[in-house]
Amino acid sequence: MEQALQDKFAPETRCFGCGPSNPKGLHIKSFPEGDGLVCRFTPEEHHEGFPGFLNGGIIGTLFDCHMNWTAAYFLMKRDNLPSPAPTVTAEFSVQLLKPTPSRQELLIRARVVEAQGRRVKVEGELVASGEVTARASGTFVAVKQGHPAWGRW
Ligand SMILES: CCCCC/C=C\C/C=C\C/C=C\C/C=C\CCCC(=O)SCCNC(=O)CCNC(=O)[C@H](O)C(C)(C)COP(=O)(O)OP(=O)(O)OC[C@H]1O[C@@H](n2cnc3c(N)ncnc32)[C@H](O)[C@@H]1OP(=O)(O)O
Repeated sequence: MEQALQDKFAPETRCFGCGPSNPKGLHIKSFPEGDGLVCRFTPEEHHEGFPGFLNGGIIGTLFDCHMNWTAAYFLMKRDNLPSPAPTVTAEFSVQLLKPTPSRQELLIRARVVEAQGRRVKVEGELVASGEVTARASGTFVAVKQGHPAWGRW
């Protein structure tokens, strides 16, 4: 299988949600598919909010990182960059529609819905056994040189 974007472009990073090098992180893996990115994630018991169901903050982190990579990868393609653009989360919101089962593989899909300059809007959905249990949208901004995040991935 093709390498995940995180492993290919940012193997040393320590972001809690997506950094391959964080021993206590979630290690999400994002792959281009169709008009966006997909991520498959199987939670562990310590990610639960109540028995058998996923904690809402963990759901937020899954969306945050996966949508961020969706924006970064979009800008890489659009602007012909050698690697994904260094984007940070400016804002995001999550709708928790139904309890999300935690003892199975989950699918997170995300795609860009609007982009202008350094600012990219992304929407995402979380699917468990074919059912959408949460939706999210967010704005991600590519930072400029001098920003504390610049070069820190
Ligand atoms: C350097 C080489 C790196 C190589 C990288 C290689 C590989 C790595 C690849 C990719 C990495 C990808 C993903 C990484 C994954 C996860 C990272 C973890 C995610 C996080 O955990 S990250 C931490 C939490 N995150 C923050 O810590 C952000 C704090 N914040 C700020 O750092 C600033 O606030 C910032 C930068 C957001 C904006 O500041 P700024 O000065 O750059 O930009 P400015 O204000 O000019 O806005 C420009 C346009 O964004 C719009 N805009 C601004 N803010 C908005 C908001 N809040 N809501 C809606 N729209 C907003 C404006 O309205 C304008 O839009 P318009 O141009 O259309 O008017």
